[in-house]
Amino acid sequence: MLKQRPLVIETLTALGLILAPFILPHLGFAPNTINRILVWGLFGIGFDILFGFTGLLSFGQSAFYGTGGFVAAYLLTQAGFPHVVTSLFIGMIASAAVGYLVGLIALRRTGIYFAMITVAIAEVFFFVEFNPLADWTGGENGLPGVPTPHFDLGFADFQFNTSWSLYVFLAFWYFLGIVVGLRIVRSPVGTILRAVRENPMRASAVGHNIHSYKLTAFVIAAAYAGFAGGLLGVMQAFMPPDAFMFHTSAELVMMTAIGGTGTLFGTLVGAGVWLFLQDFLQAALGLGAAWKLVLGVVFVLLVCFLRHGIIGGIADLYRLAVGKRAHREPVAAPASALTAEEEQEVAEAELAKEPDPFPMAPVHRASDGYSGPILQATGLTKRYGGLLANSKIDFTVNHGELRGIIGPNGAGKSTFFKMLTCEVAPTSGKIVFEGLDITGMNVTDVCQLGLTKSYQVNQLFSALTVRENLTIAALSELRGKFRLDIFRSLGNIPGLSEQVQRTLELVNLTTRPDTPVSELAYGEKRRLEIGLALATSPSLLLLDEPLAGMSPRERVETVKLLKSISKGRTMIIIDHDMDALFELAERVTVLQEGRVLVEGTPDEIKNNAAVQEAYLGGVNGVLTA
Ligand SMILES: Nc1ncnc2c1ncn2[C@@H]1O[C@H](COP(=O)(O)OP(=O)(O)OP(=O)(O)O)[C@@H](O)[C@H]1O
Repeated sequence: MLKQRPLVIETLTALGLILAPFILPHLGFAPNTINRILVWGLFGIGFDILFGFTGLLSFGQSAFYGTGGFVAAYLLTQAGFPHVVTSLFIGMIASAAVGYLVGLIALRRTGIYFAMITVAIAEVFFFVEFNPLADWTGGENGLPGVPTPHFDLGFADFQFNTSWSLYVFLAFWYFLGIVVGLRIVRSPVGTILRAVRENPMRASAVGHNIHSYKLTAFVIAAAYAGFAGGLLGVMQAFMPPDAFMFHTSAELVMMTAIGGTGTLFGTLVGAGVWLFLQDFLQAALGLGAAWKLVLGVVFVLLVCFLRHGIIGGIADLYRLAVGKRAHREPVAAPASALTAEEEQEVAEAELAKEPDPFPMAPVHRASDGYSGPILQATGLTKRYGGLLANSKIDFTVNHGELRGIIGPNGAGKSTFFKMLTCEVAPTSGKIVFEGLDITGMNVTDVCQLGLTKSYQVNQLFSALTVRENLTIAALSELRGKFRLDIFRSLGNIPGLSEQVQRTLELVNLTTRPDTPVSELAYGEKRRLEIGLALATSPSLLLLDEPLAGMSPRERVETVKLLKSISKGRTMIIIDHDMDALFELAERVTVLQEGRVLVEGTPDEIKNNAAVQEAYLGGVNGVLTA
């Protein structure tokens, strides 16, 4: 993960680029090889934003590399356009535009289908370049005669026509590419791209339009590819047709995998290894065509033994060396001879002795004084084939209310929540939230309106820290569902750090902000799950089994936490822990077999004969009074 350390990485990159021509030739790198590495490196910055940061594996980047390269080369060789740099930018814009159109199609699918569409589209581009457009692109001959850049400043004419002068030209663009890339991945957009990679479903559920963000990453990658393609023609004084070929895309993927994803530098490092080995195996060892075989074996070994690539391997070694590796072995809980009820009592007694981290809210608020309904569902029905999961549910919740929902397993509680948050569309019925008919809307828009939920099974951004998780959720409230602020720093978003801090306090995770989610205890993960929903500042918060899977002590703590966060909020809680729910909620709705069985105060529900019957006949045990 790139930390927010402005200018450290940029300075090191500049130093590396300055020193490279003095060091690399002594290691056996030819000047032309170093230049090719830079072009691949620039190509790879955009690809890493797409693959490493957003999790979208494209095998079609050659389409954009070729488009940018051939547009620039055509302008410079056929159209008589004299300005090299302007041509490079025109090629880049053409690639970005093509990337936008291709992205609209390819991003309709995910995973392997997305990857396959990109392969198919790249093949179409290759065919078009070789056949219908051969008069413009030179077909299999490519476009020779691409001029080298020169800048006449009046007092001096800078020519970039030797290998090392071209190195200066390419290094300048690579450096600029890294500076821009770092700005992008450190921006709110970069943060949301990581959220899309980690858990696209939750990213959209906390209010981000993930399709637009994926398209943004796709266009950025195409733009980088287009500019790098133009540089390839300039570097070689010839635009080769193989820029459009599938093996270009495949090499890009392999180089990035070798170097390491999610760092922006992976392709540069991977290209260094790849091209060095290629030269070494072919020329020094005289392997001829067999070099590909050896390189293939090296690739497999590197990917198998360095799962995060060379950069990831070096980072792991560094952490080991400085002893920062955060190995937190899970501490086994001592075996207990107590029953669950006894454990709960002990936990309650222990907690009563401790200072209360959550100022207590009144357990039951008066149900009068509400300012009308915040949510009304009428006739809500969900049918899965022959199964009626929810049937004609009428349900109203008022502003400021804390409603509980109980029901035996399979009663349709989660399905009901999914319909309320528009995760699944009802078969029939209507949902009105804050006076607006939201039936048929999507989960992102509904979250933006102020209605969201925490999930029964944790839906977190596992590779990210607690703070990053909450930042992702808070960004949706502060920036809306989509904003193209790719050069804005996270620190420049008013209210963001305060909102994250507030949420950390609400869910009692202030001591763990920089801990990766994967290292949290289960109870902490459950609290973060609630925190993700809270950080979007919902006006109606739904909690689906917030106490599920918790130890007795964690349950007691979480009930206190729920009381605390319910202050000034409207909440609906589903849970099987009826003692907790009766303590928390002022009204309870009981679902059975997809229908509302009864609704009332906790006391009314406890004493209701139909509810007793439903539970005594079910698997959930006896209702406690
Ligand atoms: N996507 C789906 N496709 C088909 N059937 C489904 C689907 N989701 C839920 N169901 C069915 O709908 C019924 C209600 O499920 P739901 O998860 O809403 O119940 P629940 O009350 O939340 O149960 P639990 O307390 O066990 O979580 C169940 O019979 C379930 O198998």
